[in-house]
Amino acid sequence: MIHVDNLSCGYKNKKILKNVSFQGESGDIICILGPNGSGKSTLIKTIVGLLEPIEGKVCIEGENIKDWSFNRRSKNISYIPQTFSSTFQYTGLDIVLMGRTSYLGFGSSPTEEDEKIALDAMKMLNILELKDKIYSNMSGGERQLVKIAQSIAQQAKIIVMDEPTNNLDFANQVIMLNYLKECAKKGMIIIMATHFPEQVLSFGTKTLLVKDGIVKVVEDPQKNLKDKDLKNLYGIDIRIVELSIENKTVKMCLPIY
Ligand SMILES: Nc1ncnc2c1ncn2[C@@H]1O[C@H](COP(=O)(O)OP(=O)(O)OP(=O)(O)O)[C@@H](O)[C@H]1O
Repeated sequence: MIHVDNLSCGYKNKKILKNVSFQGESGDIICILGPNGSGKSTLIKTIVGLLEPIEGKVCIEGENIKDWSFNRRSKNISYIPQTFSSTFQYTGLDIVLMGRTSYLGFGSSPTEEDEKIALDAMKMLNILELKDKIYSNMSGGERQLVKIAQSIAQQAKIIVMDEPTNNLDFANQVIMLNYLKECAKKGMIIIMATHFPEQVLSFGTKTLLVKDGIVKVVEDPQKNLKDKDLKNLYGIDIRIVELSIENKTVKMCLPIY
């Protein structure tokens, strides 16, 4: 379980968000929604430990992770940032293998087993052809898929992603979201920032609405996320509509122009 308790976060004592509290349990997909610049990435970076909380704490299984070593954090949380670049000539496989770093002894190289885990992760996302391609020469979407494979190889219990479908084509968005759903079914916790409220309505078990320094938690968004919440968040008229397709009900968000 992850427990974010009364967290305030920001930069050099410039608070961006205050009093953020929520919990994530095994199987949760927690989606963070909010306008540009509202503080989603700041919250994510604080949760994964890249920024120190100004106040409050992040606990995993009841322990404040502030003092955890890099290895311990990596075995528990995998983080996929919005952008990641590398000036080194790493191949796709090298990048995925970096997900295994926390399992390696000091100074030791990845084992055959690590390589198998990395290749399996690439196979799962159908990107084996990227294994020898130089990461810095890849397209934005290819890089994103390689980073997701890295996070699969990391085998952490909590995956934190900053706008994971950025750069992905339509099919890869669906593949990735279905993959996240499978991870949650297996008991992992997913925390992801997104600009697509429909993802929240299809996958989210909980959503965090970030605006004006405040985070509002909406449990069970399929039921409880309403037009007025989206209007308050984005400042435009948005309708949540239901469509029946092949005996399934799908919710979509339509902006009213
Ligand atoms: N390193 C930094 N130092 C100071 N302020 C920062 C820093 N990084 C971000 N900010 C500010 O913090 C605020 C929140 O930024 P953040 O990147 O968290 O927003 P976001 O919701 O993720 O935005 P987007 O949807 O555009 O990615 C913004 O006002 C931004 O300018």
